[in-house]
Amino acid sequence: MRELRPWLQLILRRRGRLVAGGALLLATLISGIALLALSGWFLTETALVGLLFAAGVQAYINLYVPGSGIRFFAVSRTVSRYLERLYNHNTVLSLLTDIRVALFNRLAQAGKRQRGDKTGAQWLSRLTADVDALDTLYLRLIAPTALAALVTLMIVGLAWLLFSGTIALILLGILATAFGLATWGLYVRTRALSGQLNERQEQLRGQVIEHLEGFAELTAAGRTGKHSGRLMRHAFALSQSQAEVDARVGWHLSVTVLLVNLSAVIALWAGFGLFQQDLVSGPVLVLLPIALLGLGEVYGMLPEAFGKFGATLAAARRLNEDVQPADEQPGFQKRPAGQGAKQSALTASDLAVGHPGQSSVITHFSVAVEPGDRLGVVGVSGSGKSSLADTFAGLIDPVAGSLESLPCTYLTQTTVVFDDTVKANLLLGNPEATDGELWHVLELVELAERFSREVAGLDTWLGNGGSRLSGGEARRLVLARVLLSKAPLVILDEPFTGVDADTRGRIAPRIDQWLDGRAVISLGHGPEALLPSGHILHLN
Ligand SMILES: Nc1ncnc2c1ncn2[C@@H]1O[C@H](COP(=O)(O)OP(=O)(O)OP(=O)(O)O)[C@@H](O)[C@H]1O
Repeated sequence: MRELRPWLQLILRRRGRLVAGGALLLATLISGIALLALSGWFLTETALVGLLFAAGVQAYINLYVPGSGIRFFAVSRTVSRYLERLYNHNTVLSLLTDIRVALFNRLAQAGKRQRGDKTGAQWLSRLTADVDALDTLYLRLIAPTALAALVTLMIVGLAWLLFSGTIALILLGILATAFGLATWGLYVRTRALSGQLNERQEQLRGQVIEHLEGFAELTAAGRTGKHSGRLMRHAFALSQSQAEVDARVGWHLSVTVLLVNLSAVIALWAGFGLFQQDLVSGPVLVLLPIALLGLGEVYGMLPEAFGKFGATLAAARRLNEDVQPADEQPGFQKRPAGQGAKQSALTASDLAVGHPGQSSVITHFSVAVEPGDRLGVVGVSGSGKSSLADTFAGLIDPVAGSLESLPCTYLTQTTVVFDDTVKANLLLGNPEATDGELWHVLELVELAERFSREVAGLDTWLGNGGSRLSGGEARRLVLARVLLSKAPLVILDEPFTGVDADTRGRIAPRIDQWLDGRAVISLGHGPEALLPSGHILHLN
């Protein structure tokens, strides 16, 4: 259960709300049980009085007190149920906010390596299915379990008072067995299977996304049928596991309800014995069994939650492992603060660059880049340019050596355009930029005319991943985004991918002039792919 600790601590920050919500749940449950018990008592009382009347015996019955009690509990049950739903759902949404915010904060601090380790489908799963498993922890699991235990003790106490200690202990034994079967027993029987379900669902979701994204390639290769057949087999296996978990939940639910009903029958049977000895009255005799039947409502909620408890624990474990802040990662070393480089924009000495589990791509790399410098880094495909740029930008940590730099802006090799407007995409580079500045950088990369032709201008929507732009246009747009930043160091990895030679020849000198006074490191396959550079390093 250690995996739940950080999330429970988060949930417990809203202690007041949890207690108030629990009290409302208790009020609803007690109203329901009291309504049943009092109605049973009242019906029996009126039936007995009716029999006495029929036998010609004079009898007395107070219709008003129990009648108003029944009305009171009927109303209090409805009102408290309504308030409980309203309040507890609000609580769950607040908890969801807390969990998401905590998660996003941790994710934002996580290193690039950690984020890059997972596919989009896996992150989607973390942020949806795994978070959902945690946000209902209180309402589905903690509150009903605490409530079931509390109300069981109250009813057993009632049995002690109205009937006898022995009967109370027998009822406690049966109810404790039902409680154990619906909670711990079911958890133990489903934890492994249920723990794997989310993971397998996540895998299947990833495979379906991959299938859809690669549909054109699969069709061209004539592999669509085979590929979708494999997906269907995985989906079938998954639904079988789900059915197995559901079957176990079903069994435990039946036995639990059976035991609760058995306790009601035993209470009735024991009550008859006491009635015959004149130790309890007829109406009191039915009160306890009916209250026990009412307990079935809360016991019925437990198996569903405990059948999924294995999945909840697995979700918490995954979130704990995958979304650790970077400085909690084993082996992570904080990069020296930028202020260390007083004069130089970037200084690297004896740097080794690489990826986990692989030998270093670059070793013994030393360079000093001063403000205003233009450094070019060229190398063949796979020589480590992007790994070096990632290391310069602080996205991955050096394997060895030292690195100090001023704050930088970084154009990665991948062109990332968000499904948003031109303006929103550009403002990521500098949220304070004015419309005039946005048009200016668009002019630098020769996109101003393209968007001034659009009716919406800067508010033109760019589509999923910039699908409404050509490859070269998308590249120039992200270049414009980087140009808006005021950072003293600019790192450009393959700045002109997809841009034709003529356009590149016109925009490169303009960009060079725009970045005057700032240090620029550009990386590419050859000098023509770079910004005009004073000094070029070749990677082998
Ligand atoms: N995330 C990663 N995990 C493991 N290895 C990686 C990772 N990224 C790159 N590599 C490996 O590091 C080496 C250098 O890759 P890198 O992308 O830095 O080269 P590059 O010079 O930028 O290549 P290109 O010009 O083709 O973009 C390659 O052998 C690559 O397989």
